[in-house]
Amino acid sequence: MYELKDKELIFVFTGPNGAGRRTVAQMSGSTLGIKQVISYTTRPPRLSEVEGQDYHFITPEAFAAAEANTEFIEVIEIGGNRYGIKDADVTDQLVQYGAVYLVLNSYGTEMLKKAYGERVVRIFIYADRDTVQLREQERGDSPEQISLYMSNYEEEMAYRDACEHAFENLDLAHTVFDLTKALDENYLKRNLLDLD
Ligand SMILES: Nc1nc2c(ncn2[C@@H]2O[C@H](COP(=O)(O)OP(=O)(O)O)[C@@H](O)[C@H]2O)c(=O)[nH]1
Ligand SMILES: Nc1ncnc2c1ncn2[C@@H]1O[C@H](COP(=O)(O)OP(=O)(O)O)[C@@H](O)[C@H]1O
Repeated sequence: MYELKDKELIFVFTGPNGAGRRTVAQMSGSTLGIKQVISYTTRPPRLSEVEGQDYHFITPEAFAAAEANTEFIEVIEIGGNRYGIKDADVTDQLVQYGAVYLVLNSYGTEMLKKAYGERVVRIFIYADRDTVQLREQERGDSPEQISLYMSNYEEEMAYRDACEHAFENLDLAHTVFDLTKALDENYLKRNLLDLD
């Protein structure tokens, strides 16, 4: 396995689906200049999603071929769709950028933690059930998707105590400010937030 260097950090955003993980990760990531490692999935893109930006959207056949070639650190099936992160993507981007982030469910986060140990910083983003459900509706998720996500809510919430940081995402601007500050002060030390 690739040996991580001192400054190389992997931030993993986890928590219940609909809590705002992707939104806050993208906002803080762009302020701090850290890049996302994009997952591969067999699920079809939503209308607003772009190949290579949200996910790499690949066919079940291409996914199976990469899996047989042991390219994935971990693979998970959710609602009949498969998801995975490629080891080479993580290591290549770490070498190139020094710090990266991912958005994963608790299973993927745990797998990454096992693979990369102390360089993995787990950031738990959460909101209460009703808020999460409302955001999923507003995001345009189908009733079937929402019921699948909500059936995983308690299990995902139970991962909170294992994480290095936790942020309740109610007011978006506040969450992003607190998160960016915590990552900068504790890890990146770029002193970006000397502003009010
Ligand atoms: N374990 C694992 N989970 C992933 C991966 N990529 C995405 N996920 C998570 O899988 C869950 C299902 O995602 P999906 O239903 O497509 O909703 P999305 O989060 O809005 O894209 C979400 O909680 C994702 O964060 C991955 O490569 N591995
Ligand atoms: N603090 C917030 N207040 C209101 N809406 C939010 C907030 N954070 C995220 N959202 C919205 O909620 C929805 C779910 O956020 P998203 O980042 O897709 O969640 P996740 O990645 O956890 O599934 C999106 O439509 C997003 O724009």
